[in-house]
Amino acid sequence: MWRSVARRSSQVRRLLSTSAPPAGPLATVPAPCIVQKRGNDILNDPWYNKDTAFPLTERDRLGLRGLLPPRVMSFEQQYERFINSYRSLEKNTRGEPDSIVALAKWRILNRLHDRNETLYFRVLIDNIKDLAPVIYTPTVGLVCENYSGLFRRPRGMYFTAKDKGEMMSMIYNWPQEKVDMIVVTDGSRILGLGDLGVQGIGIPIGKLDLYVAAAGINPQKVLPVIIDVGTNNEKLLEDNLYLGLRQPRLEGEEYMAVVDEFMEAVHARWPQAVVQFEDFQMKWAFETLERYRNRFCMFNDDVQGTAGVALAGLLGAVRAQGRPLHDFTSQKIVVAGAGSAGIGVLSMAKQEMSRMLAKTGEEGHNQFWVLDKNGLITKDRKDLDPAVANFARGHGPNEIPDLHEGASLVEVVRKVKPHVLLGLSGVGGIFNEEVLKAMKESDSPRPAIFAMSNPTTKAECTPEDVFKHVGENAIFASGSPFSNVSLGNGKTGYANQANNMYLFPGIGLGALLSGARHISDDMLQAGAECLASYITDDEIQKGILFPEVSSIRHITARVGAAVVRAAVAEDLAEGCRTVGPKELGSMSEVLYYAEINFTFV
Ligand SMILES: NC(=O)c1ccc[n+]([C@@H]2O[C@H](COP(=O)([O-])OP(=O)(O)OC[C@H]3O[C@@H](n4cnc5c(N)ncnc54)[C@H](O)[C@@H]3O)[C@@H](O)[C@H]2O)c1
Ligand SMILES: O=C(O)C[C@H](O)C(=O)O
Ligand SMILES: [Mg+2]
Repeated sequence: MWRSVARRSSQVRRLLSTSAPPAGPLATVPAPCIVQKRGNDILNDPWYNKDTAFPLTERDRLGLRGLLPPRVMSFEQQYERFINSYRSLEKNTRGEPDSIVALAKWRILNRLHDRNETLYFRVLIDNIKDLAPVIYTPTVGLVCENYSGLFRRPRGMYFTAKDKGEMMSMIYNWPQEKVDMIVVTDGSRILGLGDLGVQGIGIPIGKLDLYVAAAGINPQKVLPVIIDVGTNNEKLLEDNLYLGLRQPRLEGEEYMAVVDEFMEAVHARWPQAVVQFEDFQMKWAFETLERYRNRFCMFNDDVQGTAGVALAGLLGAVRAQGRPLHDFTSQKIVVAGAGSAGIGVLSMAKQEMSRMLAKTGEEGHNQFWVLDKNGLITKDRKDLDPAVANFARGHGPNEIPDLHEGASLVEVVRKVKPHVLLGLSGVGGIFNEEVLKAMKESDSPRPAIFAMSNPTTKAECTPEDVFKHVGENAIFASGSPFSNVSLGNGKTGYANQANNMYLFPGIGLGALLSGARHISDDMLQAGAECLASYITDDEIQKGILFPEVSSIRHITARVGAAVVRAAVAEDLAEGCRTVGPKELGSMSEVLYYAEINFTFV
C-alpha cells in the first residue's frame, strides 16, 4: 500500500505546478515540469512565471537572458518584498473608508495573481486568515459590483447565450489539458447583492482560490466559469462599460438549453472534473441540481454546502446547551429566508432529525418556522413552491395558536421562543433590537443566532447586537467575518464564521480523489458530520462552533477524507488516477490524509 501511495504521490507531484515550495507535511521538492514556452511568453504566464527568481541556468534554458534585471532573488526575498508592500498599503490607507481599503488590497493581490501564481498562493496559504476576506467574502462582493470598471485581464471562461452550438469546440480553447475543479455561476444571485450578470465571475474565481489554498488543488487545473444569459439588472444594462450581454436574461427552455450545452461540453472534455454550481437564483439552483446530480459529478454549494455548514452549527448549538445530540430532534428553529440556501438548510436538518428519530423509533414533528419576505409561511399561502411547502405550518394540535399566515419575525420569535434563529434572507439588519430581545426569552439556555447572509452589509445582525440584546450566553455565527466582542471581565463573545467555505473545498476534494460518479447525500452528510465533530467540548462551551479560518487546510483534509470514505462505502468511488476503487476501499484514515496532503501545492 505504501508503495502505491508513493507511486501515486510522485505522479501527483509531477502534475503540480513548476516551483511551488513544499507545503504539506509529507510533500517533498516537486519534480521539474516540462514547459514548451520560452522568453516573454513565460514571463507573461502567471502559471510559470517566477519573475526575478528565475536562476541563471533557467534564464539561459528558457531564453530569458536580458529580459529580467540581473539580480536573482530567492522566493523568500520575493515573498518578503510582497508582504512589505502589502503592509505599507495597510498603513497608508488607515482611516480611509472600508470599501476603498478593501479594493486597494484586492487590487494588489489580483495583480500578483495575474503575474505569479506560485507566489500568490504561497502568500494566500500562509496568510489565509487576513486574506480570505479580501479574495473571498465580503470583498469579492464589492469586486463583483465593480467588475466592469476593475477589469484588466480575463480569468476563466465566459460562455454566453450567443455561443449556442459552439460550446463543444469552445471548451477546447481552454489552454490546459486537464481540469479538476470547475466553479460556475450564471450571476443571477451574487451573495445577497442580486443579479450582477457577467460581473458574477468574481465568485467562481474567489471560490477556486480557496480550492487551491484550502484543498491543495493544482491552480493549473481549476476553471472559473460564467454563463452569461443576459441580466435583468437595469443599472447594468444601461451602463456603457458593462462587459456582459446587454439583453434580458434568457428564461425557460432557452435558458436550460444553454446550461445543458455547457455541461455536455465540460463532460466531453473532462469527464472526471467536479462542477460546483454557485450563486444561481433559487429556481435554477434547484432545477439544475435535480437535472444534473445523477448524471454528472456536481453539487450546488449554496443549497448543499451551506446546509452542511448550518447543520454543523445547529448540532454545535445542542452541545452548547449541554444536551445529547439526540435532543436536536426537539430543537425549535426559526429560519428567515426560504430561498435556495434556507430550503437547503431546512431539508438537511429535517433529514438529520428523521435519521436520529429512526434510530429510536420515535415520531417527529415539524420543528421549523420559516419566513420569507411575506412573513411566516403556512399552508394557507397561495402558490407555494413545493420545496417550501414541506416546511409550511399547518393547523394541527402541535401548532402554536395565533401564529397566522404572514406573521412577522418578531411575532414568531415571541411565540415560538426558538432555540435557534437563523437568517438566510439576504436582508441586512432584520434581526433588530426587538427581535433579539425576544430571543432572550428563548427556551434554550444558550440561544443561538446565525446571521448567515453575505456580504457584511446583508448580515441579519452583528455580534455586538447579539451579546448586548440577547445576553452573554448567546451563541453567534455569521456568513461574513466579524471580530469577537469583548464582554468585559476578560470574557469574549465569539463571532463564529458560518460560511460554506468550511465544506465546499473538502466536498470537491473528496469527490475528486474518490473519482465518485456523482455526489450523494451520504457524502455530503459525512462532510457535515466531520465538520460538526471537529470542535471540542471545551470550545463549544465557550461558544466556539466553527474552526478558525487559519485551520481551513486541516479541516478541508478531514472533510475530504470523510467524503472519500462515504463514496467508498456507497460503492460510488471509481478511483483517481492510479489509485483504483479497491485500493481506496482498503486505505486507512491515515493514508487518506496522506493522499490528500500530497495534493497540496
Ligand atoms: N453563510 C453562507 O455560507 C451562505 C451560503 C449561501 C447563501 N448565503 C447567503 O444567504 C442569502 C440568501 O441566499 P439564497 O440563495 O437563499 O437567496 P434567495 O434569493 O434564493 O432567497 C432569499 C429568501 O429570503 C427571503 N426574504 C427576503 N426578505 C426577507 C425578510 N425581510 N424576512 C425573511 N425572509 C426574507 C426571500 O423571500 C427568499 O425566500 C444571501 O445573502 C447569501 O449570500 C450565505
Ligand atoms: O460566497 C459565500 O461567502 C457564501 C455563499 O456561497 C454565498 O452565496 O453567500
Ligand atoms: Mg454562494
